[in-house]
Amino acid sequence: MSKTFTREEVSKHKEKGDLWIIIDSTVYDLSRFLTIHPGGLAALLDDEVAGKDATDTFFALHRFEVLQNPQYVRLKLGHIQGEEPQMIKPPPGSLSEIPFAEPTWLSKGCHSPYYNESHHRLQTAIRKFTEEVVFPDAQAREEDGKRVSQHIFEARVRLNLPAMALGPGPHLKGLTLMDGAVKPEEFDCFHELVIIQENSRLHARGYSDGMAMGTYIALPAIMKYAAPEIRDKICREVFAGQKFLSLAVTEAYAGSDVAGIRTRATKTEGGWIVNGRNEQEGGIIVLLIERGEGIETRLIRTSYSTAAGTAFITFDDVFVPDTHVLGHPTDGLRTILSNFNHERLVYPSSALRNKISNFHRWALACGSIGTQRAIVEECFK
Ligand code: HEM
Repeated sequence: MSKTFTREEVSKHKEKGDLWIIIDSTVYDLSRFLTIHPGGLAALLDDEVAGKDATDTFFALHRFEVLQNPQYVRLKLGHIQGEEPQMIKPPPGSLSEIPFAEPTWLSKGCHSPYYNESHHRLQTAIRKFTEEVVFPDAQAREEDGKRVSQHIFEARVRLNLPAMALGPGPHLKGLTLMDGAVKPEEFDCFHELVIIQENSRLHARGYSDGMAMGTYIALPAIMKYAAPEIRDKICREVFAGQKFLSLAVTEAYAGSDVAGIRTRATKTEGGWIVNGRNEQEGGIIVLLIERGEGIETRLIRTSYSTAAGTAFITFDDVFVPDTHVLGHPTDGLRTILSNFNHERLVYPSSALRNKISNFHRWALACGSIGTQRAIVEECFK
């Protein structure tokens, strides 16, 4: 039971070193918070605020979520006798009631032929998982810039989220997806859309990239071009959370101009020697390089959170066997560009494949729409 106070008692604490206020029937002690309040000290010492009920003033300037933040929950002293909070946090997994926050297929009275019961089940399960399990870690890591916590990787593996992130295809066969919310054989591109868009609700762009982006952009080339035994081994390890991938196509000289990279692979007996310093000559080769001798990585501080894990990789005389060449050794640009188009695996029918490959950068489009909805929702709040 939290402590109870009368409004009269609260009104006695209205000075700089002894400051209480009431928000939504809850009493907060702001005596020590005063000097670090982002909105300044004067706002809190105002005659209409100090020792008073500041509910309306507070909600005119802050979102409800501010009070849910653990660092501010600690400011709670108790509540006003005989009163109940009016602002209730919706249970995890709920749909938002903010206008335009949800897509039309989740809005009451709307029907879309693209979504069936399994999409609804998956959406509910992912939202609940995102809000309850991932969101707190996402906010903390986005703030401290550290790597996604191990328990999140493990939880994602248990639900087979890394495999689902790669979209529909034979790699899902035999897996239990999101505790059975969707069957592997019914998983389609709209299930993938659901996963991507729910992710936008984390409000943690760097963290989201750190959670899965390396796999998402690097694994398709392996799934499409690697020899079956290598492909199956890597997929198994990645889907089990034992291996992480990154796509190394950006250089200091080339930016994101893939055709301009200078890292060089020189043919040798049974494979290739990779060095990251020489001038580029000839065509582009795409190589699957396992971490080992001659490879060093270090974190890059980008303009977003280092939780993304963006890293600088150096290659010094790294031997890569011929078995690890993805696609044709001189036609790597095609390999890597097909990857970018998210044109991966064998879709069940050629008609569907053609339809899908029109969705260039499917994931980016889905993510961008999800993020725009999240922005509209935040602005409304
Ligand atoms: C428990 C009490 C309070 C907490 C934890 C708190 C926390 C915060 C935080 C975290 C911000 C940064 C913006 C945001 O994240 O929304 C902020 C901004 C602000 N707060 Fe508070 N605040 C409290 C009470 C109040 C009260 C009673 C007032 C009364 C006027 C106030 C006035 C402001 C103002 C003017 C801003 C700046 C708004 C802006 O930049 O748009 N705060 N507060």
